[in-house]
Formats: sequence, C-alpha cells, structure tokens
Amino acid sequence: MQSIVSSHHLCLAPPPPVLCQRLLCHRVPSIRLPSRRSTTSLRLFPCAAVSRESEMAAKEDGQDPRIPKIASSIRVIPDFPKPGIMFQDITTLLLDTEAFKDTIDVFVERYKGKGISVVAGVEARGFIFGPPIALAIGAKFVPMRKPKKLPGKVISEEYSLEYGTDKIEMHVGAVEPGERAIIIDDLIATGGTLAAAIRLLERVGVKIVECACVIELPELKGREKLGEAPLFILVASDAA
Ligand SMILES: O=P(O)(O)OC[C@H]1O[C@H](OP(=O)(O)OP(=O)(O)O)[C@H](O)[C@@H]1O
Ligand SMILES: Nc1ncnc2[nH]cnc12
Repeated sequence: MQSIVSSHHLCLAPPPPVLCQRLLCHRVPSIRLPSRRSTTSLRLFPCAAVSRESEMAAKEDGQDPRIPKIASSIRVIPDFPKPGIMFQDITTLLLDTEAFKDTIDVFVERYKGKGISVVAGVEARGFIFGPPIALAIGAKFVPMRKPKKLPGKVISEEYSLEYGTDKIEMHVGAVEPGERAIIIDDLIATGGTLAAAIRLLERVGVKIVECACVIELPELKGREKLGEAPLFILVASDAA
C-alpha cells in the first residue's frame, strides 16, 4: 500500500517496502507524496494503486484525486544517467493505463476551449504527452527536435541541461505569427529546455499561453527561467 504523508496528518500509512522520495503535489503543496525509488534501472515496478485512504485525503484537501495516483506511478532511479542525478522515470507512468489516461485528461481539461492552436512538444518525452493532448483539444502538434533531425529549413536555440548542453530545432513555417501555443514536456529541471522552446516560438510571433509538465524539480528553480510564461505542473519532486 502506498502512503501519503500530509502535514495535516490526514493519512499516515505504513511505509512502503522500497525507499521513497518525497513528492509535492501541485496546488496543495503541503501534501507530500512518496514515490517509487529503485537502485537499478533494469527493474520495472508495477504501478501500485494509491490506497483508498490516500485518495480520500486528497479529496478532503480539495485536490484532484488523480494527482496522487499519477505521482505514485513515477519511478525514481538514483545516479542515472550519471552520479548525483535522481532520474524521474515516467516510463512506469506509461505502463499504468489509468495514470497515463488521467495525466492526459488533466491537461486536456485545462486547455480545451482556450483557443490554443499549437501544442509544441519537446523531444523526446514531450512527444509522448503532447500528441494526445493536441488531438483532444483540436490543435496541431509541433515537434521541437534535437539537432539535425528535421529535414526542412529550421530555426534553432541552444540551452543548458541539468547534465550537459543541447539544442532544439523547429521547422520554419510550422507555426504562424499570432498563434497561441502550449509547450509540453515531461519534466522541468533547470528550465533551460523550456526556456529555449519559449524563445523559439516567440521568435516567430507565437504567444505562449502556458508551459505544462508532469513533474517539476523545484529545487533547481527552473520556472525562474521562463520569463512571463506560466508553468503548470502535476507533481513536484524534491528528489533533484
Ligand atoms: O529543465 P531542463 O534542465 O532543461 O531539463 C528538462 C529536460 O531534460 C529532459 O530531457 P533530455 O534533455 O534528458 O532529453 P530526452 O528526453 O531526449 O532524454 C526532460 O525530458 C526535459 O526535456
Ligand atoms: N532528474 C531528472 N529526471 C528525468 N529527466 C531529467 N531531465 C533533467 N533532469 C532530469
């Protein structure tokens, strides 16, 4: 059984059999959610359901009860891809059909009917969450790709990562000036990737309505790099 550790002591269940990270849920920062942590990247955990009590606690706090389940479906792999990095692995979320659907639904409910014509997804993991959201809200999906992947004429922006540097590119003509976009990725760490995506779209006159990620690592203060673009996240993790 998973446990939720709440500052309101709404639910204190026995600790799970694996080490836990602390996850802080969006909109109710006082609730801390443990998630899975593994010492090997080869072992895939099945996604356990959150306990009934945990779901009730989330409801009493006015929080979307889907969020704790989404949080608990994310695995953390220490020291990947290099020592010191606590890697937030969303592949376990993808194995959990309910958590995956709920993740997409939460975003769709937020953005449907908001006049958004562009969903920009950042390679690679933004390509998992972006397309179903784009289809559901009736927007086009624009891939923001790693260098030398797009065959047409591109514009590009460089950025730095929590573990290295990189560049993203977008096809010229994929978007029109005046269009309204959301930018989707799985995670914001230092914010360098999303900041580069914002710069790319703004260079061609697109309005960034919001950036949306499943996970934020708040300790890395990535949202401070986003300028005036708002950030919407489902889960905040202090395992940076
Ligand atoms: O906020 P930042 O510090 O910029 O980091 C966040 C980015 O890092 C990860 O992608 P990564 O560059 O590892 O590429 P991948 O999805 O291709 O593995 C993640 O999916 C985000 O895109
Ligand atoms: N800690 C982390 N986990 C997963 N993806 C990341 N991208 C940058 N930092 C990351």
